[in-house]
Amino acid sequence: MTSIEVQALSKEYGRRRAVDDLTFTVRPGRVTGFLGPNGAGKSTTLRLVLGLDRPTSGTATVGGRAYATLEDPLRTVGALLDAGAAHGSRTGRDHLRVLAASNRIPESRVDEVLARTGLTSVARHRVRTYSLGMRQRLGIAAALLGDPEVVLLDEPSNGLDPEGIIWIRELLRRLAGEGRTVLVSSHLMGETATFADHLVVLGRGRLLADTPMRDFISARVEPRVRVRTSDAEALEVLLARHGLDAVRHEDGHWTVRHARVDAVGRLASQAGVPILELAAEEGTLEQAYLDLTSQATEFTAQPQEVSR
Ligand SMILES: Nc1ncnc2c1ncn2[C@@H]1O[C@H](COP(=O)(O)OP(=O)(O)OP(=O)(O)O)[C@@H](O)[C@H]1O
Repeated sequence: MTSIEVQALSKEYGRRRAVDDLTFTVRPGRVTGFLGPNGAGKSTTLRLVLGLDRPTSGTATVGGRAYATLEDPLRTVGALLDAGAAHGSRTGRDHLRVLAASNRIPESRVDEVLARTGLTSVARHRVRTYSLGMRQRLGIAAALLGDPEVVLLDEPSNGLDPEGIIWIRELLRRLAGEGRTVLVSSHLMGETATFADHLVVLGRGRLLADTPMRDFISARVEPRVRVRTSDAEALEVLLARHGLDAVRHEDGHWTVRHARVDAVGRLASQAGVPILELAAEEGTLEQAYLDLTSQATEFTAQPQEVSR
């Protein structure tokens, strides 16, 4: 199968270095989330992979070849960069038919991708009548037209309603399950956590992380336990006796920091402290991401950029 290889890649616009000596590989069979604050260099990297811009130095290749040298590029790489790219006066179906014809893709694929993206009922409507979510689906249909092994999507959840967001999540999982290489940029941490297996994180054009998502979170977010009891005093004494750092919340539950759920459960059981609720609090991708980006001081002035 086909990987994306980025090797010592840099891109300067005048004196601004948008991408700075990046090296990473995006592998098949998993969804790689591509994260970073606004201006971190994600779109520039995607454009360099797609041959839409020239690197200042370094290389970006797909299956070992520069995009421009691929014989049937749409059959190798499908991309959604800008959902506004379709011509408004064409119908969705015609937009895809033109793309198919100019890329030697059989016309039968058009109806297949319309069905796969839930657009069959509006396929004969003009694109200018489409909602943002429908345009987004049309962009994804175009990306899938050539049945590519590599799929690059820039903010695919943008404009989708809750049903559409679940749909894109399942689609991404399925594409990876089919063995494709799937790279998805997003600012939505909660969303990315639902579909990504692996993360590549950029900051100011540099690589900040290239790691499995689970490891990314567990390396940065402390394990915590949520516990509720009918005997707060006994629990407090017990936790303090074992040197456990616990905070009581207004609704009566406690958070025990740096602790594992089985250890807290065992202590409570041995001490006969009645437990009403006991659960491990999983660290979230958002917490881990904020932790990483707040360490890099240059991001602290831009907190709004992570929750867009
Ligand atoms: N064509 C261009 N000319 C000049 N500067 C550019 C150009 N394209 C990007 N830049 C600059 O390069 C930097 C990286 O931008 P890029 O769009 O790649 O970031 P991004 O991570 O995709 O951000 P966002 O999350 O906002 O989409 C920014 O400072 C941007 O202003």
